[in-house]
Amino acid sequence: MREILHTEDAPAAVGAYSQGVETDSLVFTAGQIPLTPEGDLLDGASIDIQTEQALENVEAVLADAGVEMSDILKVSVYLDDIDDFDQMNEIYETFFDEEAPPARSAIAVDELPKGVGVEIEAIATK
Ligand SMILES: C=C(N)C(=O)O
Repeated sequence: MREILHTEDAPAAVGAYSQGVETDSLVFTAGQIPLTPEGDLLDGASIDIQTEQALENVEAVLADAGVEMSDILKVSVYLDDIDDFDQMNEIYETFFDEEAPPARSAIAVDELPKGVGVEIEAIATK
């Protein structure tokens, strides 16, 4: 089984990809950027705001598959500037159980789509 996720509670794709895809046992979100469900790009906002919006988008896509942030196995965080790492973490940790957060990679990249500061994707179990 491979089903495409689509929700109005997360922003539409900005390219040729689905917001998320689910299988019988797993949910994959697309990389979520700080774009509101209404289509407002928060590229000029602080990394706190950008991280919060990206994670809210991840949460909304997961909800479309009936799963929650606590079901996430692995997160990948892409930062435009590694100096934003600590600030991103401060917001990031508020979305997860302090004792059992998911596995994660955090990587600085040269550039992100639409000039944003952070992109976040997740894999969750059902
Ligand atoms: C924003 C994305 N996830 C993309 O362009 O693939």
